[in-house]
Amino acid sequence: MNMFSKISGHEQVVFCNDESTGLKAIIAIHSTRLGPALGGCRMLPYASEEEALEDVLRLSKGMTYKCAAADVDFGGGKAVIIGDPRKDKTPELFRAFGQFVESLNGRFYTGTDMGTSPEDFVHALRETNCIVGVDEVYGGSGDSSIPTAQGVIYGLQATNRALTGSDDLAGKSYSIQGLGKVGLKVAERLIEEGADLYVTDINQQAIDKLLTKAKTIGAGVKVVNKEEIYQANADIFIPCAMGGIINSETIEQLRVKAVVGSANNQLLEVNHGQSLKEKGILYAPDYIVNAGGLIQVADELYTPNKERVLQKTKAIYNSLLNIYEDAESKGLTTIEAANQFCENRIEARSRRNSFFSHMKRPKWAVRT
Ligand SMILES: NC(=O)C1=CN([C@@H]2O[C@H](COP(=O)(O)OP(=O)(O)OC[C@H]3O[C@@H](n4cnc5c(N)ncnc54)[C@H](O)[C@@H]3O)[C@@H](O)[C@H]2O)C=CC1
Ligand SMILES: O=C(O)CCC(=O)C(=O)O
Repeated sequence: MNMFSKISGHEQVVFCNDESTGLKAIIAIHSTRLGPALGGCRMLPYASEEEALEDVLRLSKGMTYKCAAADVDFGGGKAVIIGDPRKDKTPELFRAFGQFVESLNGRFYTGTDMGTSPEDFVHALRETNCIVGVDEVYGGSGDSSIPTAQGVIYGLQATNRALTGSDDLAGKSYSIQGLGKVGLKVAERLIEEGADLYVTDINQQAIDKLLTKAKTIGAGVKVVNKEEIYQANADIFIPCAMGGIINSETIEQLRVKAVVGSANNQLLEVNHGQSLKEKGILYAPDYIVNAGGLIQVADELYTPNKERVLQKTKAIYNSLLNIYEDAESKGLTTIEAANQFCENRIEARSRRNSFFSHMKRPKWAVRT
């Protein structure tokens, strides 16, 4: 494999191998032009090392755009740990991971993502200060899926406005893929508002949690299997599980008017944005909609404050409407308009900061 062409566009990729704990991790720093790289750490039993590398490269690039769009002074990075989160986690493994993060000397900050929890990072925090999103008792900002879910709700309101002229969430139907930390919170809010839902999850416990709540308020929730979710006759599809789910096969099946969800990297390829547009489906770029968690962990710079985070998360509503308008007026897809907006912002700002180094920006001690 030609490694440098593979990582083209990224500043740095670090392979972390600690034989005593079994840690195999990859940290990808896509860009530090706006500040040190920030992004969560996934733990998944990847089928191959190539698949893990592919995932971390795509995710870290997405973080650069997400940071630019959310207007936070961080750049894009991400980490993946190759392993089964149900079997392979140990405190030592996360401490070893923390030591590798520390070795980057402030160029990379990290926290939870799929397969990892704030508790895991309490172990990493013993080795490095470059950890965000742990619980309040450890000096962090706590559960970042709360602002992420709130951001999805703002995204849904903005999309309803674009489609119907009204923000109203009620009286509409939504199909939700994944009822985990984010999806469940979004689903609960929607049924409280009087919406009808189609939902799916591969974990029955997650479905049961929603059904219990739905029963108490008499809400309409239809559970479908994981393949049927794409054909649900809903107004808006809300992907809150894995990436790559918008592709030629699923676009064919979609009957919704819009796609607005938290999952990272929803489009398998950027040209699937064009296919959605051709089918008349409005696409809310994922990294605009799901920035609430990032906004919260980035806000730890100023010591955690939930009220301020929710205020900042509100900006997702206007950002999304601006992107819809920009795309319409320039004849672009919404993902092209969002990417263009972010690239212009990075270019304009990075004239002051071509790359991050700890010596140059010493204020970046998130937790002192
Ligand atoms: N938690 C956060 O603050 C943020 C999350 N995201 C993204 O949002 C998505 C969801 O994140 P979380 O809720 O935190 O993850 P999670 O791991 O808590 O929930 C994911 C849910 O999806 C379900 N699932 C997995 N495969 C499925 C399938 N094939 N069909 C249906 N359901 C399936 C899982 O059983 C689980 O309940 C991920 O892509 C994540 O990267 C993005 C930004 C921030
Ligand atoms: O939660 C974090 O640590 C940073 C945010 C992030 O990784 C994401 O938005 O995907």
